[in-house]
Amino acid sequence: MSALLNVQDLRVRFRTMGSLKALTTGTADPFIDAVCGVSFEIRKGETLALVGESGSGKSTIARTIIGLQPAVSGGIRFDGEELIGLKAAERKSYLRRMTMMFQDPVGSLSPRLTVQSLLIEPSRIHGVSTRDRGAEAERLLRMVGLPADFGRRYPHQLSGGQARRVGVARALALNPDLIIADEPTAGLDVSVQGEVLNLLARLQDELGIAILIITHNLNVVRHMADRMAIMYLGRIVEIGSTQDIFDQPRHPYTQALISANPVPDPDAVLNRIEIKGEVPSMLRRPSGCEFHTRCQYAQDICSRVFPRDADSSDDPAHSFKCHFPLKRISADKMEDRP
Ligand SMILES: Nc1ncnc2c1ncn2[C@@H]1O[C@H](COP(=O)(O)OP(=O)(O)OP(=O)(O)O)[C@@H](O)[C@H]1O
Repeated sequence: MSALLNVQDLRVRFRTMGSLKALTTGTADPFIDAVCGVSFEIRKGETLALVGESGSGKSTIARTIIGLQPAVSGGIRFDGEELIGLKAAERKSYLRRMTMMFQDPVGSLSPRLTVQSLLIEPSRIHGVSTRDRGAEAERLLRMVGLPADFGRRYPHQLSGGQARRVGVARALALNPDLIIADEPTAGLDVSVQGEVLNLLARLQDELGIAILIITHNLNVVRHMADRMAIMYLGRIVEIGSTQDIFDQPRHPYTQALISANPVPDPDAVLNRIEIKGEVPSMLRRPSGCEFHTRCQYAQDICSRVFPRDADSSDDPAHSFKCHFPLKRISADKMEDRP
């Protein structure tokens, strides 16, 4: 399958609040590098999850892909076309083909517009004519399993799950090739979370849409994603197929995240690995491997030398940045693993 989206060595930098003071006193770096050389691709119809703790740079990557945030350097190719450097008007035709579902389902919908107007808005913004607005809104509502009369409601009259469905319907308005879903289940009850994820999975199957899911919820990842990328301090520290990473995490950070994730199986043996300490500030990045300050396996070299990307000998698509990756266990020995 060919790549629909190819992100290469992407870097995004923010000026910090204290930057003026820092510039005059020379006390600290006035910038933070929120995204540091991130590369990944998403193939047509595939789901990739970007996973990581709060502040690891996930949303910044999404906002940069859709042009809300400039990149310092790197590339974002969509269907073979480099988007960075394109003029806004040229970029617009590509942006039609990727839509973003924002984190806050009700807050991201304008409170003064009816659901029908909200569903027609993307077509209006992109100059796509819709002869019968009512019929178009009904079509989109039907796709997400909501009755036609929801078109007359306002966002505050929707439950959390209904607002998410409207968000999905709105994302579908322009027949996108890629949906970027930022925490698609945040704030929803577990049963409603399942409904929203099933809806996304069904639409993906039917329409062949690729999805970039941004989340810190590993159950969402396990349920939805073909591949996953784990982020720490603005870098991808491990990327590979979801199944492989859950079965055989190679980076100690991934291992700890997975071990801390509540598993639905009551018989599962929980060997929870605590990650010590706090996430370091992006203003004061640790030297060498940036995870070494919290890593239970860290050795001397880890604090001195930045680890290069390594990959699994039997799967080059599974790569990780670690001097001492966890050992791969052969399939027949997996059952004996503690
Ligand atoms: N507009 C901004 N100005 C300055 N710093 C910012 C801005 N937006 C994000 N940051 C910083 O960039 C870093 C990455 O933030 P980002 O929101 O991308 O992380 P995230 O992984 O999506 O977190 P969350 O899961 O909480 O949304 C954080 O340190 C954040 O404080």
